[in-house]
Amino acid sequence: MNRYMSMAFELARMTAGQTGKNPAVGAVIVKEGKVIGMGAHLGYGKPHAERQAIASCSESTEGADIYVTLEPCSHYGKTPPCTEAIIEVGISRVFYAAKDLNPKVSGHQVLLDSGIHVAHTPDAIIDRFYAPFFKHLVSKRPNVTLKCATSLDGRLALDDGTSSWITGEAARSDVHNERHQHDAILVGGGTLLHDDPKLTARIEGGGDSPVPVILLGHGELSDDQMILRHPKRAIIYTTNEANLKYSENYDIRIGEWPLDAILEDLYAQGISSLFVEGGSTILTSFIKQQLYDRILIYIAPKIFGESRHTLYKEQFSSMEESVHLELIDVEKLGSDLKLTYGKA
Ligand SMILES: NC(=O)C1=CN([C@@H]2O[C@H](COP(=O)(O)OP(=O)(O)OC[C@H]3O[C@@H](n4cnc5c(N)ncnc54)[C@H](OP(=O)(O)O)[C@@H]3O)[C@@H](O)[C@H]2O)C=CC1
Ligand SMILES: Nc1c(N[C@@H]2O[C@H](COP(=O)(O)O)[C@@H](O)[C@H]2O)[nH]c(=O)[nH]c1=O
Ligand SMILES: [Zn+2]
Repeated sequence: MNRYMSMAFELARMTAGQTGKNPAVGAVIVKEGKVIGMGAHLGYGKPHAERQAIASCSESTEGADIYVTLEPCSHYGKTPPCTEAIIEVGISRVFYAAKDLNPKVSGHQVLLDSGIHVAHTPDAIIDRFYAPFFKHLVSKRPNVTLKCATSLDGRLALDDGTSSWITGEAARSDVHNERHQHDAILVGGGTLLHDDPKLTARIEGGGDSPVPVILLGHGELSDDQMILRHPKRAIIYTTNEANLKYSENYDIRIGEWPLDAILEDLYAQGISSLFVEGGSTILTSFIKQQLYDRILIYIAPKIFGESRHTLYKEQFSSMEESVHLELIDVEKLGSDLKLTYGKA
């Protein structure tokens, strides 16, 4: 990898996890062999890496080169297009590593059309870094993260359903950061009726709450549930027609919906990442049907003893049949552990 691209990638790596639903991107501006500016996308809704790098420049960018880890955007989203900024400040060459697989307008083409030299310089490590971000384009369903908080003996609640709180503050604030990074959050009817969760992303400086999705089954909605106050309109899959009286408040989907059809339906509504927060009946369904990409387990140093609330409620008759995962990361959050798994 070119050393300027390597520097841009370091900026992207250092900001991974803080950009919400956006990809982490780094950019470096070079003129006559000297780095004159650098920048990264520091948070959801904030300026993109290219604009940060341009703003940081110590001298004129006329005739400079820019190295960016991802193809510059050329559409109006939460911020104006980076291609416009690059053209305006007279940068003459653009090198980018990963292709934007879902561009509304090709940034590469827009830059070329304005007479700028553009080079796509792919790199396997950078492609791997962005792979989860683009995975849904191939699978045609949202990227699914299953999450649960458990005791040391793997229980999601006491047998009577009590589960607040299992994990400590640091782990719970990490969960809010994860929620902020997903388009939608899903829980089952058991959880809605027992916990009455808020399902918002409560992080310092705001947080973009994911769309709540409830697999309600036969359960009934009521006027006093917290999701009624959620900033986004919830989507409710239910077999109970009595819930239609809440059609003004929620998108109510009546009928028997298999999980894969639900994922397809959510994807069609523009949801490309889904955070599944339980309970154990729901998590069991997702695991059994292999409809997940990542599993996050937050383990608290508590022992709950006998309880039916486990991560997976069914039995296996052999070791081979059991679910095998790959451990991707281990993190200590206060007195709790965060374990990140992928499929083996
Ligand atoms: N520690 C943790 O991380 C968490 C703990 N919890 C705890 O878990 C408990 C609730 O869990 P649980 O009782 O298992 O309920 P769930 O929240 O898992 O909801 C299960 C219900 O969802 C409905 N449902 C609809 N579609 C599906 C589907 N495809 N697969 C499975 N269920 C579907 C069913 O309703 P029907 O039977 O009517 O058809 C089912 O009974 C609470 O005590 C809560 O506190 C909850 C979340 C996280
Ligand atoms: N008890 C428990 C969790 N429980 C999850 O959080 C939901 C409550 O969300 P909210 O109302 O938005 O705060 C609850 O319904 C369940 O899905 N999560 C954790 O990280 N640690 C915990 O100890
Ligand atoms: Zn941009």
